[in-house]
Amino acid sequence: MLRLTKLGTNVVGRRLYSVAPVTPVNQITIADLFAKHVSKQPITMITAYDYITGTWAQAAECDMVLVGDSLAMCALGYNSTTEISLQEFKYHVAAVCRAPGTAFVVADMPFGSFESSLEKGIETAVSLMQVSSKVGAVKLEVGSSSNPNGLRDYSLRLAEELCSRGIPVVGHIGLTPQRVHALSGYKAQGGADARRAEAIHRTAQELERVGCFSVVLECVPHKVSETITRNLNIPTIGIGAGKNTSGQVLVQSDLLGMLPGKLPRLAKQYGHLYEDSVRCIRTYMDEVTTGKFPENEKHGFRIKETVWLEYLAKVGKGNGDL
Ligand SMILES: Nc1nc(=O)c2c([nH]1)NC[C@@H]1CN(c3ccc(C(=O)N[C@@H](CCC(=O)O)C(=O)O)cc3)CN21
Ligand SMILES: CC(C)C(=O)C(=O)O
Ligand SMILES: [Mg+2]
Repeated sequence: MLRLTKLGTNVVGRRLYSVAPVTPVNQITIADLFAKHVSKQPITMITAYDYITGTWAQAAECDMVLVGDSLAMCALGYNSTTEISLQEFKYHVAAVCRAPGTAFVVADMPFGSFESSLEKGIETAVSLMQVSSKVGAVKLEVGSSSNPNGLRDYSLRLAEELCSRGIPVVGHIGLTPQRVHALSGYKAQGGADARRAEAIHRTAQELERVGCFSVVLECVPHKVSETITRNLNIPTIGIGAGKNTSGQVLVQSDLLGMLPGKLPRLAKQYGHLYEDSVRCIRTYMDEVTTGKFPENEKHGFRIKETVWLEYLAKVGKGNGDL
């Protein structure tokens, strides 16, 4: 963001300005999000995958925009979020960040971009923050061991390392889609086993302890997410976690009905962009076929009469029927 400062006028009366970069002061900050949380106003978050969906989310004035790795499935047609590369993902982060607006932007840490070492994870997080000054935080899927004596989850350690380096982190627990195989499918978590529910709860507390400023709870029973929310100071953002979290997040393509097919139970469809789009494209095709579109006067361009005559004299009118 640039600010023009008026410096005066030069000898020929032209106004002079200095162009100074300023911090994007009107972006929503972590402090703003906390203020909402403390005053019990629900925080709104939605995913965005490109410049168009970013512009829509920003125009709606969502508090937070998540460049979610669900874009692998919802914008790129992959079968799983594990298939997208960091390079592909960053291209989308950059596009979303070009959309104007004040939302707090969070970028997912994609599968394969952080697991091999803490160093690699730190490098990935730094590189995501460097895609744009608009990226305010990264989000990291974190596992919950149901064995209280088990190894501390690697992602929890990485979350701690990132926070200690001043990189804001949103933890993501419950159904963590990057671990779909470890979890034996896209299933709700913690509803069938008290140890598992406790493990998710403890992981949320650990994430707060290591410095995460928020936690996403995906597909956990609403009674568990409510209890977790009451036991934390940081805001929880739910998806399939009931109404008593500090905020909600939804996949934009689900919300708007951009694709055909059944939505996961956790989603609500507010629009029918898929049907609307196909209908619009069909109407366009019909109009081209019937000659209704384009209209020469409305969508075309004129040629000056003298130029037209001169041009005709050069090429002749032609006798083809097209
Ligand atoms: N379109 C879409 N929306 C999402 O929210 C989403 C994605 N894709 N892809 C990445 C992850 C995967 N997510 C998913 C995927 C499937 C279910 C699902 O099928 N759930 C079952 C309930 C499972 C159970 O019985 O515990 C369902 O009936 O919807 C849930 C979340 C959430 N994310
Ligand atoms: C569903 C949200 C939480 C997410 O991680 C994503 O969209 O990738
Ligand atoms: Mg994700």
